[in-house]
Amino acid sequence: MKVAVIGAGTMGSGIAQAFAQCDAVETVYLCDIKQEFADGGKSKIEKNLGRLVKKEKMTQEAADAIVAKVKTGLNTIATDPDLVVEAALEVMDIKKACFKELQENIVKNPDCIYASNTSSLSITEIGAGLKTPIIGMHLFNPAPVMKLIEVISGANTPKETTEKVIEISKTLGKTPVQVNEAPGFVVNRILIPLINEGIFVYSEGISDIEGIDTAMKLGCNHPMGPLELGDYVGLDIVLAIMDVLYNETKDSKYRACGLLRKMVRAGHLGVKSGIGFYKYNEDRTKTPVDKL
Ligand SMILES: NC(=O)c1ccc[n+]([C@@H]2O[C@H](COP(=O)([O-])OP(=O)(O)OC[C@H]3O[C@@H](n4cnc5c(N)ncnc54)[C@H](O)[C@@H]3O)[C@@H](O)[C@H]2O)c1
Repeated sequence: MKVAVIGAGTMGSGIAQAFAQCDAVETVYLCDIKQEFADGGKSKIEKNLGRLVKKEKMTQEAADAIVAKVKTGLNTIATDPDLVVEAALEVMDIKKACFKELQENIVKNPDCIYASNTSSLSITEIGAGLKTPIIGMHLFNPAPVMKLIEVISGANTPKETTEKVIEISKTLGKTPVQVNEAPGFVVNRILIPLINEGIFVYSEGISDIEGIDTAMKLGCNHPMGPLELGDYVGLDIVLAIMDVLYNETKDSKYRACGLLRKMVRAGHLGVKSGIGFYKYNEDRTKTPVDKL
């Protein structure tokens, strides 16, 4: 099987790694709007695998073979995939344009399956007007590790596409859960408002950053607190999902916290920008920004 991953950012590089690690996959096209971005995604895969080699969880030979399956370039290299997984920005127009371009001008395989890794956007709307309807294939960060794939059918997704994607998800060693299209699907409908509420709690001065994260870790047995998790997901993604939940439902319980919007406008996006609720230090430690 050949797979094209569109977007080589946090998710795209992880998804490319997950597929490249799978024996049934011979080639992964890792694509972005600039060659250097695609190459950056591949370097991340090499680094991740390098860590596994160092810990003796994988041989150098096996890591090299996985990396060799990943071909980088612009979207135009994806001419013959069996599956496209789009992981570009969480912006409807960008996603629609990507699929249109791929279906009309790039992909030559008429049986190719087109999937989006969107966290919250309507699969039906992304696929509207396309020759081939799309499906949601929602992996979680870090994609090589996290077991869940939400498989989301849009109004026009053929049943056989859903069945094939469930099969592919299992081949990948993941657990697919079938979800009906709805804003945020299952996980983000519950998780993202929780992170947003954590930001409200902080902005109202109820506790400090470490206090909120410690409370939720020890009080609820969560492996990460809401603020560190927000940083990890990317605060721009958290905001985009809150806005989708609010715009789709007009329910005020989904309004994004003002502090979240302000941080995104300032470019304080969390781990990926080096600062969010924590500052990420060179030595891989992190310091809460209210303690700087
Ligand atoms: N971050 C998460 O935890 C997470 C989890 C699940 C799903 N998602 C979803 O995955 C998608 C990607 O999120 P991310 O966190 O990896 O974002 P990111 O910003 O890290 O990466 C997005 C990449 O897409 C590239 N891109 C933009 N337009 C493109 C185009 N037209 N063609 C090809 N590449 C293009 C960008 O240059 C960038 O490298 C979003 O839809 C997001 O909602 C994110």
